[in-house]
Amino acid sequence: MTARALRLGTRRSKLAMAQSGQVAEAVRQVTGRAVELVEITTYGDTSREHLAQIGGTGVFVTALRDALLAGDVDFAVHSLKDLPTAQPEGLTLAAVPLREDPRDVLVARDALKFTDLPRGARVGTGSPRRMAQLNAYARSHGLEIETVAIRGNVDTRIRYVHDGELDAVVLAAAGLNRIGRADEVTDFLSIDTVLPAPGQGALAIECAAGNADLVAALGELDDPFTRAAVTAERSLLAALEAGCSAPVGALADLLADGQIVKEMRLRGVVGTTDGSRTVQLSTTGPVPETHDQAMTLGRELAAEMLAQGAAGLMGERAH
Ligand SMILES: NCc1[nH]cc(CCC(=O)O)c1CC(=O)O
Repeated sequence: MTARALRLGTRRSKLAMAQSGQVAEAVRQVTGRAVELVEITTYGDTSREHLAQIGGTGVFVTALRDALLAGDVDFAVHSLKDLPTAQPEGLTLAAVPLREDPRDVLVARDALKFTDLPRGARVGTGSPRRMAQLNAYARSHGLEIETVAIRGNVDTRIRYVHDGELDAVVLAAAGLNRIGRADEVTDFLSIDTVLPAPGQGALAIECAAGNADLVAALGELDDPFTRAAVTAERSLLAALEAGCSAPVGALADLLADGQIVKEMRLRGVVGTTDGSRTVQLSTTGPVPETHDQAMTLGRELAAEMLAQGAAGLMGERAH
């Protein structure tokens, strides 16, 4: 008897469909099973309000998780950066596949680079994290830009630039790559200028914790280094007690000596959205071999950042 198709619950957005389609293909290959996409509409897809106003973290995730818990679908694919740091009872992250490019990028008119933006340039982003870091860089480098709060899917954001309403928008490289619009990028923002959101560029494949066979099968797609890195980043975020719309950037990467991986480095930043104050620190440690070790790396950096006043910089919301 052939096993029935695995049902992959997905949002309808172009980005969600692209990443679900890519994971579906990978799951077909490792399991030999058919995978069927089941579209699920979330409140976040229909609401026109700002994310921050409708409750911050995880609004896009809830409907998918409800479908998983109800047994309507077998697994779901999330952008890891959009996942709340608390793992709900009954569900598990069966795999965190190899991370895409974690950087933020600029999509600007006239192929402009960030540092060549003219005085008064209007730069769109819905993210307090991006605003804080773009404005902090601008202040310290004599750039005069105006960050403008925008919302909408990736296509909508790029259209602001093509329509001439904004000079540039800032987006994640990974999202553009996944929907096949990487050619729109006019500048890759250095990690030293803008730290990405915790988990940016990574996906999470989630299923019922009790379905041991499926957990094991999906686990074939796990990349342990990506998982350790995003675990440390999300631990930092959680220990700062900040949500996904908070102005927190974090990136963990591996420090290698030639081919030999030596250590994991974790960098973190928080700042006020106007960029007037930031706390940015980094730490290095042995490459985590367990979940707890990765969590500890994040918690320790968070403690140092809090000791330097990080908490006082996170009260703001985008508007
Ligand atoms: N907040 C929206 C969102 N969630 C995930 C991505 C794509 C990047 C990723 O998977 O990390 C994006 C778009 C963006 O930030 O430009």
